[in-house]
Amino acid sequence: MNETLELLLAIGLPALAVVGTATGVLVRRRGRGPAQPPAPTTARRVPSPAPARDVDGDADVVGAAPTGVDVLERPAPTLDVPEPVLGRLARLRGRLARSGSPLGARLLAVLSRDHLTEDDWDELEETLLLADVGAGPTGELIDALRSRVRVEGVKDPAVVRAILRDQLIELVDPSLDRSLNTVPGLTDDGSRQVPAVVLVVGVNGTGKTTTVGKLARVLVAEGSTVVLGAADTFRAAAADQLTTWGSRVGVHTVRSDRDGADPAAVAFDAVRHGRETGADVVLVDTAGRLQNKAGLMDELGKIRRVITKEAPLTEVLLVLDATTGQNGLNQARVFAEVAGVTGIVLTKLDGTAKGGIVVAVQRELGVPVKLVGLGEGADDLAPFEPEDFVDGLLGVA
Ligand SMILES: Nc1nc2c(ncn2[C@@H]2O[C@H](COP(=O)(O)OP(=O)(O)OP(=O)(O)O)[C@@H](O)[C@H]2O)c(=O)[nH]1
Repeated sequence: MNETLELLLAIGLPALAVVGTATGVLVRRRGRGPAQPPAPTTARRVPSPAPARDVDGDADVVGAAPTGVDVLERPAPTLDVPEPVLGRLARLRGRLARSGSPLGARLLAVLSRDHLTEDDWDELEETLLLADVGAGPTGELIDALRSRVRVEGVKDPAVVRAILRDQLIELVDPSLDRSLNTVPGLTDDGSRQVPAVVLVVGVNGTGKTTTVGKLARVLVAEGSTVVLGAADTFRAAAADQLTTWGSRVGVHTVRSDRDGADPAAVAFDAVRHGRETGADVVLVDTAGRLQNKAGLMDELGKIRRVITKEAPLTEVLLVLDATTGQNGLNQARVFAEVAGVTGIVLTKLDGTAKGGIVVAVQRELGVPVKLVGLGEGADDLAPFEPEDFVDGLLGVA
């Protein structure tokens, strides 16, 4: 990082002024811009600085245009300023509240009846099972609700809501560590930074590439320098899609110019690039694979092995589509075995009334849901927070 800072000082600091003033952290981190260029160059390859290249403050263009001539004619790319991350789920929970007939609303409707009969309790149980909460957790919740309702009564709707809220939060388990391990390390001799590496896996179409793009924005918003690795070499458009996500926030994507290239090689190059440029985090997107396709799953093992030659894998995120319910759970089991999943990203929660999958998947794998996708917008990815999630389920917009 010192090297990069020196370089920036040498070529002038206007880059810091261009990228926006959203937060001090954001600006400071982006000042390390050469670590994450949209163009495939690195800070260390930048030729000796020339004042003309500093005009637009775009460190990427400095590397891409050694003469500096066309830089003066090219407009500075406008970078997005991602939304702040703190409290995102609270801001997005209206999406949950509006998603179909929310689980919480259906539960409240039954619990608010005057005298709860056995049929009512059966209805509650069925509602939970249909929302993919899973048999074990459903039983626990019903037992807890029964005993609290007996003691505290169900006359007052506010009390009913409070009881249900408490019990749902307990079921989602606020004690789990949901932080993403994106903290860079150091080389053995302590002389250089080694990026944190996040591998993103899952079956086709669950939203992996979109999630990598959104996550890059989350990390940029938090002040990290990021490199993307387009190791989905199977779907032709995936690398372009990822490059577009990255370039919107000034993040470089390492990709192959050949369709069907070895994804492990691309992942390796991305991590190496991250190391060379002193990036904080490398996010590696992979091709969608069916959990029953042995070859593809072996390939995932190879990607893991190759990455760890360059840097430790700090997170393996499994992206699950919340609308696929029980099927998602089956996928999760296999991926957890093969890929050593450390966190779940549940996408498309905006499109399902079955939020119970959060509970089921955590129970099944013992791995926490760390992020949730609540729409197709660039900042519609939020760190998972049990209380805000439950409020969404209960229809608190
Ligand atoms: N509504 C909604 N749509 C989402 C969300 N996340 C992703 N999508 C959409 O899901 C579709 C598939 O997303 P991709 O990111 O291309 O999925 P992928 O897993 O990379 O696909 P493959 O590479 O084919 O395996 C896109 O249309 C996304 O916009 C979400 O949280 N909510």
